[in-house]
Amino acid sequence: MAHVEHAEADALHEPKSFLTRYIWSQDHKVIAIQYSLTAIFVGLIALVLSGLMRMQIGFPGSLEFMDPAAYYQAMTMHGMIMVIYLLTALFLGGFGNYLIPLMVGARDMVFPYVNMLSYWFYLLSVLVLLAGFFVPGGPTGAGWTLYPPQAITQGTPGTEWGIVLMLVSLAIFIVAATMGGLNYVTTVLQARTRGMTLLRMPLSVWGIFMASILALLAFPALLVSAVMMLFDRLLGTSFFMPALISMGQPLEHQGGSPILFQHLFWFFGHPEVYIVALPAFGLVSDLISTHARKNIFGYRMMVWAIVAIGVLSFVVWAHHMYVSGMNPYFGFFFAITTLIIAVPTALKVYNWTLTLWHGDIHLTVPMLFALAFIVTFLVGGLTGLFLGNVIVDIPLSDTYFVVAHFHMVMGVAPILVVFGSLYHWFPKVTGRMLDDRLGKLHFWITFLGTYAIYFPMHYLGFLGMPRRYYAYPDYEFIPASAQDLNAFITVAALTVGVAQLLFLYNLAWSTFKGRPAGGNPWKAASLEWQTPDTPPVHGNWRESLPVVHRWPYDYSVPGVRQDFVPQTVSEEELERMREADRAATEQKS
Ligand code: HEM
Ligand code: HEM
Ligand SMILES: [Cu+2]
Repeated sequence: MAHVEHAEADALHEPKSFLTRYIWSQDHKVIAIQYSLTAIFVGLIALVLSGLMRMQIGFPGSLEFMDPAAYYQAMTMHGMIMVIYLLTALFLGGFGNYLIPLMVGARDMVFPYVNMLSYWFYLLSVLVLLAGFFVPGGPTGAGWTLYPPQAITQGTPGTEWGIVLMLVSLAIFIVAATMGGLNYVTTVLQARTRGMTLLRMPLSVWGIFMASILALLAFPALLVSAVMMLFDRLLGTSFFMPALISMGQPLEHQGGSPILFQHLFWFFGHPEVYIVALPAFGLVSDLISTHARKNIFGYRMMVWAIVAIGVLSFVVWAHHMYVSGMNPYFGFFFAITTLIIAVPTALKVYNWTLTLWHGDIHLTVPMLFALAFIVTFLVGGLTGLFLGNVIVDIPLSDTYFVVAHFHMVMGVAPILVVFGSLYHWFPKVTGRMLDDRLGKLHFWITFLGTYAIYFPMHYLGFLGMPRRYYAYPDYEFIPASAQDLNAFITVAALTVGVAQLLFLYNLAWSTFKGRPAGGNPWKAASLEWQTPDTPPVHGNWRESLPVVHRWPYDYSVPGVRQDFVPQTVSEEELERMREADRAATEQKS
């Protein structure tokens, strides 16, 4: 730990010019902002793509350029960007980078240079991905699951360059995520300040820590499948390609296994959804505790639930393959593991609720988003339970019920946490508050709007409306009224999309004009709010590192007037605070 103990060591990567301060920066806080802004930027592209798709579904034929190929390309890019380039990058590269060193009391990440490289690889992966829009044939339209053989067989949009760029971009992203992940894990294990035991870390750190471990273990499966598919596409190997006749001609491939790809993809893909969910769980726990002025209920249980979910997430992947024709005993096994993982997940929901119980709930903007998350996650988790049962899943698979499930649980719920967390930590990053009235407006439109979008989708799924269809003409079993519902959903989606401009405006305006926040506007107990400077300077803690005496959830402690006790307060100081408060009350009476 010696290397982070002293401020002098930190001077090694001290910025010396504008370029090293803001561009080639090795400061975790600057890298976090770079990651976040890039992720929000690509996220906006994905949002626009979803609006275009919804126009086609709600008002078929209204957009001239939206032919079936364009629809599939929009869908693929939308799904992939949202899951990987927005949410994964934002939670780990954005929040992970900003919060881990501040929350554990370190001066920076353990490997600042690698941390910087991580961002630049991420940016490169984004540029390679977006290049797909400008090459002949356009981006790939294989669906975000990229299943072969169709992903690289003629007839699918983007088989010329799009798929190659997608696979290369993913490989680069994985390099970036690995450099980041190694940093986050090592920093948590090695750079905690004195007194910061593992079980005194905020749940935010626990969630991001576990998600980083999942990323390090799951991404390799995607990396090898991307490389193998690249070989199939460029070198004519047959890892995933069976013998096929395409357009009347036998292809050169033979003997490969498309199902092998599905296993590899979902061995990555299911943990991936928890790479997004675990940081969200962690961050939201801290929001709830702080804004309800109560200690988190069952802290140890919450930590163990995070660990258990992380471990179990590696043995449920084939619930995405119930309809792939696998051995029924496999389906049985994976249904059981899938339902088991619901236990620690439900436990977390109970504990959030019990944290709120008898709390002093402040309905601030971060709290509104946090409460909305609990409800939304519950709804999405419940539909997951349906899908986890093989017999229930088979008729629902590949319908809008699944689209509704995963948007609720992986689209809306984590995005609500992202917003809540941005409103919560923005004052630490900039020293200013985001505007409250705009924030509330943004919250209500986003929250109610997403329910208007996704609730009806479950019903469309029951009607049998298939996912990944560009249009639904002449399907007798889908009643004509489904079209009205689809038009309604589209209007709601566009409203929610436009409402995000409120947030962007708020971000830009408040960065320069927002109300000054002071060091600790929410009166929070965790370490990042106890920095000597706001925003924290390079190295975070001036001469000496903080010393930690307690967990981060000491709110409404009996006997002290101030309703929070920072982690840096020792037992003796707490006793002195109690004495002083007692003396003050006696004097008054
Ligand atoms: C109790 C918890 C959950 C259960 C039992 C569950 C179960 C399932 C099942 C069985 C499917 C496959 C449906 C099909 O394709 O036929 C599925 C799809 C999906 N789930 Fe969940 N899920 C749960 C929670 C989550 C969470 C927390 C997330 C993300 C944060 C998530 C994200 C997804 C995604 C992204 C898909 C669809 C992937 C695709 O085919 O494009 N699920 N879920
Ligand atoms: C207002 C917000 C959003 C709207 C209107 C929207 C809309 C859509 C639409 C229309 C589809 C295509 C459905 C189909 O044809 O099967 C889709 C697919 C998808 N969306 Fe979203 N979406 C939104 C936000 C998100 C977010 C935040 C995520 C983050 C995880 C996400 C992840 C996905 C995924 C993974 C797919 C599947 C792509 C595929 O099937 O290959 N979406 N979305
Ligand atoms: Cu899954």
